[in-house]
Amino acid sequence: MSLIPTTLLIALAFIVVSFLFSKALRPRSNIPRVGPPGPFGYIYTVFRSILDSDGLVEEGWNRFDGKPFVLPSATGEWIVLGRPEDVELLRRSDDSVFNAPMRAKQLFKPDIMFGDITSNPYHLETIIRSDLTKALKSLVPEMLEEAQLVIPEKIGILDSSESSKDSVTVPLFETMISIVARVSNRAMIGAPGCRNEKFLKRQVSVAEQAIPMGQVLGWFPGGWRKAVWKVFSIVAGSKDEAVKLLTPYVVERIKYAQQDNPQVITDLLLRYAPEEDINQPEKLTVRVVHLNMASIHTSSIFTTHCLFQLARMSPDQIDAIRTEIVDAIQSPEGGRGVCNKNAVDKFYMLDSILKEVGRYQSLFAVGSSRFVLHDTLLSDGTTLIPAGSVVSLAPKPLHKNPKSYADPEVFDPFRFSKLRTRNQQPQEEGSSGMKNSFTALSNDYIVFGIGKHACPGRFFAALKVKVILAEILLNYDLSFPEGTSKYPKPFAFNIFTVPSPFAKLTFTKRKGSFKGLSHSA
Ligand code: HEM
Repeated sequence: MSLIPTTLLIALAFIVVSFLFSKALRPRSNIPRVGPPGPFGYIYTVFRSILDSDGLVEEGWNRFDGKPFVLPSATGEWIVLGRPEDVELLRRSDDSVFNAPMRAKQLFKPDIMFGDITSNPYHLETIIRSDLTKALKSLVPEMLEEAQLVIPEKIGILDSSESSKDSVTVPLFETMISIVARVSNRAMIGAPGCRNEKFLKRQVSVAEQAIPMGQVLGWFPGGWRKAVWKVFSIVAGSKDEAVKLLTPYVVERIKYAQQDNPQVITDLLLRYAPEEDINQPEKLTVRVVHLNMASIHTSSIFTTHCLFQLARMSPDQIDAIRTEIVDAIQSPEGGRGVCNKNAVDKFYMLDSILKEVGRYQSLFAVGSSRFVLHDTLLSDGTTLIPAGSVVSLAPKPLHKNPKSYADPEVFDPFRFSKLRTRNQQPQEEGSSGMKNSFTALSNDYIVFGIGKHACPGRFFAALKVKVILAEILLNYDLSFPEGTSKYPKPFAFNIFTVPSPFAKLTFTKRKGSFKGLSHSA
């Protein structure tokens, strides 16, 4: 029997087993399930969830009037919560009841795909949570320089080439992935490593495969997963080649590890790496490849959605954004002529568009999922969440809640910048600048998750995406190619939604005297 039908048969068998297992769990709770009743309704819902989890969440939310419900999926059952009080419950909890690391292991299978990186996850902790955020200032000039090199190259409009066109149409998501991968890696490993095209290609495909494969592996019984992954790696390539290509650059950084001013994220990593990993640099490199995976796709999704939205805006709106960027760079409390972190922190309109993209687009049907270790009652005092189940938050009801957002169905690019007080630094705790910034966490905005396990890379991601977007905006006009939709339909797989891989955007070189952003004084 060929591989695909066998895979589907095993998956189907596993789904049926999950159904029987879930039957054993559910009688202990009074939580209803979305989808038609009975075993066939269950199997139908599981298959529907592969391409339309978002629709199922919306259906469940309306049918059960905002109360918790069960979403069966090909990766098991999710108890879906979407009321701010439920977000608060998860936000306050530590891992003793609602456990995030156990759930991340279940969902993404890092140990199968990357080896043992979770028993000592040093690359995910202090480094990203505090050291990286402190080092962001010094990474801005590096990222800007790389953006200036890679954007014209990947879009295909080179100033130096006589044959270069002024206007080019490109598949946007793919182009943004390659740009973001280069800029991210300039921060991660530095130059020239970030320009090794063979490595970048492999890294991007690792990132593309890892999330869906984590979910596909979940269709197989536990004992089969390593073997299935091995077969898949032989057929489609694995992280090993990316690790091999990147290791020489990681080794190069070892001598800089203890310096006072780390230049790249790998330098930070080396400070925490155990001796064993320093002696076997491939082990270190796996961590860099894993971090890249968390970083590249998420940031590319935001960059792409933002550019689609920018292409829909009026020339006056675009002029206002460009003026704000230039003013922030020139202002004495901003960059004083240089595009540094202080200046980027004052790109309020771009920040607002990013936050609105996160609010408006459903980038995941359910998120911030946690494995439940003990029977727990929800704040209503009656709904039992049984131990062994998985809870998750649905962004749509929270992000489209009219009590939290005026006209929630409208995409308002400046929704959040209008709420901010000018000249207030985003870092000022409790200020309107802080609360309405892209990276702020709240119970009605869960793009970066919540509580103890909220995304620690969000400050790095926001800075990187804003640097790329500012560089594009100041150099190019954006438009949709003739005859194409101005709202390209995103593509959904299991719980995640990505921008359409086929949608294109036209970049036209701006005429005039603009010479590019300065990254040094
Ligand atoms: C726009 C880009 C990004 C988005 C939308 C995003 C979103 C998320 C979300 C939703 C979570 C789960 C939070 C939860 O469970 O409550 C998460 C976790 C995480 N993210 Fe991000 N992320 C982004 C960029 C990055 C980058 C650039 C890095 C690394 C440099 C990163 C590293 C991580 C790590 C390490 C975790 C796990 C945290 C933990 O479990 O304690 N992310 N991210």
